[in-house]
Amino acid sequence: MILVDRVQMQAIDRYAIEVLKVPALSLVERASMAVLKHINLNKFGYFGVVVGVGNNGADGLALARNLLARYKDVEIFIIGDVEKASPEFKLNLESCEMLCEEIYYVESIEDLENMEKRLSNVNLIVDAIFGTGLNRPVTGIYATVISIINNVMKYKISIDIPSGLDASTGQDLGEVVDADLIVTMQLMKTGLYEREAYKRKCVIEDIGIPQKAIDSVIYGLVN
Ligand SMILES: NC(=O)C1=CN([C@@H]2O[C@H](COP(=O)(O)OP(=O)(O)OC[C@H]3O[C@@H](n4cnc5c(N)ncnc54)[C@H](O)[C@@H]3O)[C@@H](O)[C@H]2O)[C@H](O)CC1
Ligand SMILES: [K+]
Repeated sequence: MILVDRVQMQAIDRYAIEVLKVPALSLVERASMAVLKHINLNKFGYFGVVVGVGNNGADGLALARNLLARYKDVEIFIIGDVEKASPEFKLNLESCEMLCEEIYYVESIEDLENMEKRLSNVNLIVDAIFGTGLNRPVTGIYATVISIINNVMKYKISIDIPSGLDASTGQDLGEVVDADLIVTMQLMKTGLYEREAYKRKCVIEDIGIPQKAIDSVIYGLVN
C-alpha cells in the first residue's frame, strides 16, 4: 500500500490539476460521490454537514448538494471566511443555496448554540472542516465546533481526514473529530495509517487522480 504525507498528497493534487489538467471540480465531485456511496440512504435521512472554507469544505458542500438532490434533509454549517474559498467551494455553495432554505454561518456564541441544537436532531454528521490542509493547532471557534460535533453523539463520517488530525504525523492538533468512518481520497495518509484507532475506520476511494501524478511525486518520474 502506498502511504503519503500531507505535503505529498497536496503535491499530487496540484500535479493532477495543474500539469495533467484534471479539473479540480471533477476531483471534488468524485470525492463527494465516494463518500455518498458509504451512506445507507434508506437508514439516514437527516444530515448535518459541517464545512470549513478549503477544498475539504468543497467536498462537503458537493456531498450536501448530492444529498439535497435526493430530497434528503440537510443542515449546512460553514465555519470561516467564504471570501477565501476556492471556485469549487463557491460553485457548490451557490447550488446548495438554491436547494436548501437556510445555510448557517457559524461565527458567534448564538451560532454555536444553534448548531449544537440542530446537530442534536440529525442522524448523521459529515465532517468537512479540515483535510490535508490542516497545518497548525486547532483553536478558537474551530475547536469549539469539533467538540460540539463530538459531544452530540451522532454517527460521524469524516471526509479525507478527521478534522483536527495531522495527516502526516497522526498527531492530534487539538480537538479531533471522533469519526465512525473516514473516507480518505485516493491514497492512505501516513497520519491515518500510523494510528490504529483511525486506520481501522478508514476506507480509501479512487477519485480519478492519474497514476502519473502519483508516480511523478512519489518516484520523481517526470516524462
Ligand atoms: N486539492 C484538490 O484539488 C483536491 C482536494 N480535495 C480535498 O481538499 C482537501 C485539501 O484542501 P485545502 O483547501 O488544501 O485545505 P483544507 O480544506 O484541508 O483546510 C482548509 C484551510 O484551513 C486553513 N487552516 C489550516 N489549519 C488551520 C487551523 N488550525 N485553523 C484554521 N484554519 C486552518 C488552511 O488555510 C487550509 O487551506 C483535501 O483534504 C480533500 O478533502 C479533494 O478531495 C480532491 C481534490
Ligand atoms: K475532514
